Amino acid sequence: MLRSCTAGLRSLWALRGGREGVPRPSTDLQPAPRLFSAEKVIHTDCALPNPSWSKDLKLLFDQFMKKCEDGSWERLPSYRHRCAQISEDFKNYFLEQKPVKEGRLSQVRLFTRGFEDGLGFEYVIFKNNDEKRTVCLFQGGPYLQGVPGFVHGGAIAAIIDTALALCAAVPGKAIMTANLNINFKRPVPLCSVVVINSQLDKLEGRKLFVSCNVQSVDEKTVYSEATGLFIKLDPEKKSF
Ligand SMILES: CCCCCCCCCCCCCCCC(=O)SCCNC(=O)CCNC(=O)[C@H](O)C(C)(C)COP(=O)(O)OP(=O)(O)OC[C@H]1O[C@@H](n2cnc3c(N)ncnc32)[C@H](O)[C@@H]1OP(=O)(O)O
Repeated sequence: MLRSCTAGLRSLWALRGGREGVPRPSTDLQPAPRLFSAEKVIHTDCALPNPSWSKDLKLLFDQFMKKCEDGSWERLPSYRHRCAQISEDFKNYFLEQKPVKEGRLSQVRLFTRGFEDGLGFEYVIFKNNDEKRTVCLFQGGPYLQGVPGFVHGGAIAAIIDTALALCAAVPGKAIMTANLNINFKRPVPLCSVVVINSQLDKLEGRKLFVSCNVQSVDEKTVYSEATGLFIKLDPEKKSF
């Protein structure tokens, strides 16, 4: 099963040119319009179905898109390259940090979007603001292998960090992970789909306490449980 999944993804990638900037095949939803910056970076919303998505992932995606219709849930768009507004939010806090050289800016990618379609992290996050929770639908591709046939623990940590961060995120405020605690209870099969349910448990000054579990689609298997502490950066400190 794993071999066929990998082979399928390889041919898919080859068909598509295997390069950044190769257009995604059309989906019933139109991705956000592409914007070309001075560095010729293409901004495409990656949190939309592509041909590497399994039937399970597409089915769950459709179910959550339905939940978005009454406004209780929203799908969070996600981009491979830096997002100007988010960069602005963070820039003010890291005054002493050397900027990435102009020539390399177009190479900068969000870690969890750093692979071509289907090979690494395929995910979409839905947020329910009233209930202060998010659901992340995640399919770990063949480049994320750790123990043969299973997703690397570091990759699981990365997607958990991302899901928790977006659960804790406050619009216009910069936050960072201060603590991440994960119990890995069962290995996650490569190319399978898992559901990460996150919630904001407590807000205490600048500290946001969040937790999540990683479950199988049928909810019968709990793969991991995690807690996270995110800190709103202090505008008074300005640099770290
Ligand atoms: C982030 C997403 C944004 C959304 C955008 C969307 C973009 C698309 C999605 C991308 C999603 C990617 C998500 C990746 C998120 C990362 O991976 S971030 C990278 C990993 N994290 C880091 O590198 C952080 C490194 N640490 C630091 O820079 C600093 O320690 C921090 C976290 C900013 C805190 O520094 P500080 O503001 O000086 O805080 P400080 O005054 O020391 O402490 C404040 C309070 O927190 C407590 N505290 C601080 N650290 C700890 C700790 N480790 N344990 C317990 N308590 C602690 C203190 O005790 C204190 O408590 P009180 O005394 O107020 O009760």
